[in-house]
Amino acid sequence: MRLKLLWVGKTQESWVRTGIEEYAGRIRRYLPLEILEAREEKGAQAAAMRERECERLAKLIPKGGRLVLLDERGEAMTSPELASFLSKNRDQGTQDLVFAIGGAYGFTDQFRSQAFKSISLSRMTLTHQMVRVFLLEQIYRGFTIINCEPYHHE
Ligand SMILES: C[S@@+](CC[C@H](N)C(=O)[O-])C[C@H]1O[C@@H](n2cnc3c(N)ncnc32)[C@H](O)[C@@H]1O
Repeated sequence: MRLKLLWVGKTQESWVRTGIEEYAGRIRRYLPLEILEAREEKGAQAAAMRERECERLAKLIPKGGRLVLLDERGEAMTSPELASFLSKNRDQGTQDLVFAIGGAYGFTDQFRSQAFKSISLSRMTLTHQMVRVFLLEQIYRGFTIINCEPYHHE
């Protein structure tokens, strides 16, 4: 299985980039991980920005990729539940597990309808930049749980 993380726009803050590099490096000990950035839309109405950004995200999904959205209205999961989702996908032979984080205005309904699953990290709205680090840390935590490594404590 390969992991792909899709998001909108460059990572602005250096301290967020440091977190991304740290956890992406840790995840790559377990499986290939690719991070793909869709161009951020600027200067349009919110609905048009959302629409264009989602079109760009959709183009980055590999054929047959299983799309998982990060969405505050998604399913709340524990870290062991995320670990189990990752291991099930690996064992079922999912080739590309694709996590997508929306831009500042989120996802269109059309893009949402393509998703296999939507995951919420919290009921609060988080910045689309910081979600990158939180998601990567949870995926890393998931692999330490799968491999019974001493990182996650119940
Ligand atoms: C600023 S939020 C977008 C808010 C937008 N109003 C909406 O309703 O989706 C930008 C992106 O960050 C991610 N995000 C923000 N908070 C989240 C949360 N609590 N759980 C999961 N993803 C979240 C989602 O991918 C979202 O599309």
